[in-house]
Amino acid sequence: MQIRDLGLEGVKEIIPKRFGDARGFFSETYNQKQFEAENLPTNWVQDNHSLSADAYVLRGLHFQTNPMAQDKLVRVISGQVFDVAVDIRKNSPDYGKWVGLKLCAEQGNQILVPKGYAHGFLTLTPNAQVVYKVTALYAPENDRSIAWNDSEVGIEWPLDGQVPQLSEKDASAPKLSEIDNNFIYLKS
Ligand SMILES: Cc1cn([C@H]2C[C@H](O)[C@@H](COP(=O)(O)OP(=O)(O)O[C@H]3O[C@@H](C)C(=O)[C@@H](O)[C@H]3O)O2)c(=O)[nH]c1=O
Repeated sequence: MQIRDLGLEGVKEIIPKRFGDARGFFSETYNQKQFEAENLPTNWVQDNHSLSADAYVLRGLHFQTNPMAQDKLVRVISGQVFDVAVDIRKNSPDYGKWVGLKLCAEQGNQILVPKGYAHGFLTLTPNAQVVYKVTALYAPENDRSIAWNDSEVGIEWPLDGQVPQLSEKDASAPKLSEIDNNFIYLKS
């Protein structure tokens, strides 16, 4: 697998090797030993799968507070998304900075979004299926959203003038500066 730093601490693109042949391809999408060797998380406890029917569905920005903060290992198995991680660790020099990466089924590339980051994605095609592993179980009482269009974060979503389709929760999410950040995972 190839690993590439994306410019914010701990946020990485991971590109698993694909073995192509006349039938198609084979790929290990996660290998515990290789992750250990690269000091990447291995304590995955839940796998998630979402389907977004339309292009320009926007899910996020989401995170869980301590002690249920999650690392996320995200990939796309159908279609394409623009995936974003925002550093929300208030003791980080990069607090409020974001990084975006296109994930697509054709390539099978993944993004590792560590604890202390908010995560979201915009679908770029219909029928975008996203699968991801997380290192803490879903805990609704720890689940938080930050507004996708918070001007202080300033994410440049590739919306091409479209209005994104949001959940009710995400449509009414507060700005990053309005979040009670007492329970947000901090930079060590
Ligand atoms: C996230 C999650 C949701 N659910 C339930 C709660 C709710 O009824 C339904 C839909 O939840 P949501 O609207 O939060 O789903 P969604 O907007 O897809 O939330 C996801 O967004 C991306 C960007 C992430 O980073 C994920 O961690 C997760 O927060 O699924 C679970 O049962 N387990 C889970 O782990």
